[in-house]
Amino acid sequence: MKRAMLIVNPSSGKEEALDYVEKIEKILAEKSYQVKVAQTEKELDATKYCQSACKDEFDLVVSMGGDGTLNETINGMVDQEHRPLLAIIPLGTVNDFARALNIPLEPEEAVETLYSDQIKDVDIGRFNDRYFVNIFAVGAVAEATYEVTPDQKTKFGSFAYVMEGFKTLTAHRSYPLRIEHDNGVWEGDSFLFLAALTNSTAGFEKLSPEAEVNDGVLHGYIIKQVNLVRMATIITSILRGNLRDEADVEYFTSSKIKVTSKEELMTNVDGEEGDSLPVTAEVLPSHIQVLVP
Ligand SMILES: Nc1ncnc2c1ncn2[C@@H]1O[C@H](COP(=O)(O)OP(=O)(O)OP(=O)(O)O)[C@@H](O)[C@H]1O
Repeated sequence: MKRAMLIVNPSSGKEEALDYVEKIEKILAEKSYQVKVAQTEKELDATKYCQSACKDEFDLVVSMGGDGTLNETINGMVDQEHRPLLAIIPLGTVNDFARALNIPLEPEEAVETLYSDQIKDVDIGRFNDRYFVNIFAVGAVAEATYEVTPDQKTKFGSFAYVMEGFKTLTAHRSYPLRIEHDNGVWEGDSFLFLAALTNSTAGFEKLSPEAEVNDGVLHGYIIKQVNLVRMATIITSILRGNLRDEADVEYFTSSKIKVTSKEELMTNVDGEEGDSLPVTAEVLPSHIQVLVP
């Protein structure tokens, strides 16, 4: 008999994860799975549960929560020898990774994915000694995300970050960055550096349209120092999906990226606070398998 672990965060999003447990147990029983339910209570529980699912050679892990829960779950399997198939029931506020994989954002519909036999290989990013699935950012916006209140987030979703980010962008100066990638080195003043693994990041489905979940590279966008008027056009191109074509944006792809600065600078990794510079990021190509519709 196959074995599945449900990693459930009852506090995610609208606090409805537990409502779907029974239905999922039923579907998985039909598919001959023996199901274990692991309910998270605090930070890193999802990582711990997923690690034990890997060690016990479970066949499937279902992440039932938001991007935070998913990220913790993935961090629990990335460096394990046996990595179970991953299914995602998006129950958070943003759910970037589910968007990138075309997993329905309605939990009712996402549950149906468990009937699917479609499996997709997905790249994972390593960022110093942790892992990420969507994006890391260096600069003013990266710092701005910590100023978003849970209330704003619930009300505006990812847009809260954007508003907060643009507020800071216009108030802050740029930073001296040195960015090493597969084809060279960029050095200069930048407002923001983004490196994306998928096309759906920070709730924008068009921020990095050229990124595919299994293309084996990071997509880097260096937004150079510009005045306010130019910044407005850059923001427009982020919304339109042609950021890479902007004159003040340097675009590149790379399997490995190293970012350093003369200044103390924070980073943001998949929406959470990351290490301050220097950082090294690298792609682990097609490292996990995800169940998709
Ligand atoms: N029972 C719990 N009560 C409160 N917090 C929890 C519990 N279990 C886990 N957590 C923490 O909640 C964090 C946030 O969860 P998650 O990202 O799934 O939800 P969210 O913040 O509502 O969604 P999103 O990230 O999409 O906004 C997790 O990273 C985890 O550390």
